[in-house]
Amino acid sequence: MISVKDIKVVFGRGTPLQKQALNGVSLTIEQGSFVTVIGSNGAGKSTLLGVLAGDVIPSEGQVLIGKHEVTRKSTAARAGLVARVFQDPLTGSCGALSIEENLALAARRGEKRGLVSALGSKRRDYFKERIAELNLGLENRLKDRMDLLSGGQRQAVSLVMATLAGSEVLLLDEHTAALDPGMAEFVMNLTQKTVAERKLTTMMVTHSMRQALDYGHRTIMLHGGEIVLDVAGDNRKNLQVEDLIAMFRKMRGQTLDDDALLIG
Ligand SMILES: Nc1ncnc2c1ncn2[C@@H]1O[C@H](COP(=O)(O)OP(=O)(O)OP(=O)(O)O)[C@@H](O)[C@H]1O
Repeated sequence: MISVKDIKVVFGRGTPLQKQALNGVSLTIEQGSFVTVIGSNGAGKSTLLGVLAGDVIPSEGQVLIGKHEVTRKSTAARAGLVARVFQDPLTGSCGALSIEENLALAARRGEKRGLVSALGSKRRDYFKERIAELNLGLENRLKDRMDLLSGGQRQAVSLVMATLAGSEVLLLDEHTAALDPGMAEFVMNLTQKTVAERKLTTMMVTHSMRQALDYGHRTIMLHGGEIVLDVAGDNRKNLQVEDLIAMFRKMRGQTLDDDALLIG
């Protein structure tokens, strides 16, 4: 379960560049619920994920993950509670380490022990099994450096990594945006399966209105650091991509340059 109460974030306070990125965001997400997050550039989407991950400490408000009050806890201190997959496949894993070393590090998130004890033969077998489930043939390449993988392969491995420490919250920050359409679909199907099997409480930021409505149980739209739309159930089922685009237009007070970007 995630609960954020009246979160405010101000960047560059007292400077000419001062920016209120979140302006009183409150949200409760039940355990196992999958929420898609949309909003135009600068709406506050990544800041909200940052507040949950611990990269951004809010100036006001409270963040609960499960029973844990984590508002002022560092990223490292909440590493065992929250896993995150980024847009850039190079972020979130270490290119110079092998696939299995990355998996070992991910399994130890939130713990203090080192890599050596993390790679016993039982662990190796388990990692091999988990990677084989991807059906990408990567189980035979566990000793390959992570940076030899394609972007899509790397995102698939990142999703496996996100599940290894037993975190109950999964944050996805446009994690398919840099992939070709085929690989994006593969990673989205894997995401859906992972979230459902492990009952992960999930927030996925996307610029694709199609994805926002096709995946998950609930959709929120941010604008100017506030939640301006929060739909689930039948209200969401009845929403079309065109409806969301119309809302974007209304919020921005202008015509979108390229609707195709949002529909894709
Ligand atoms: N570290 C920072 N320092 C200063 N300003 C920041 C910082 N991070 C974000 N901002 C500003 O806060 C606002 C919200 O940014 P955020 O990245 O959360 O938006 P977003 O909805 O994720 O946008 P995008 O879709 O472009 O990724 C923007 O105006 C941004 O420029």
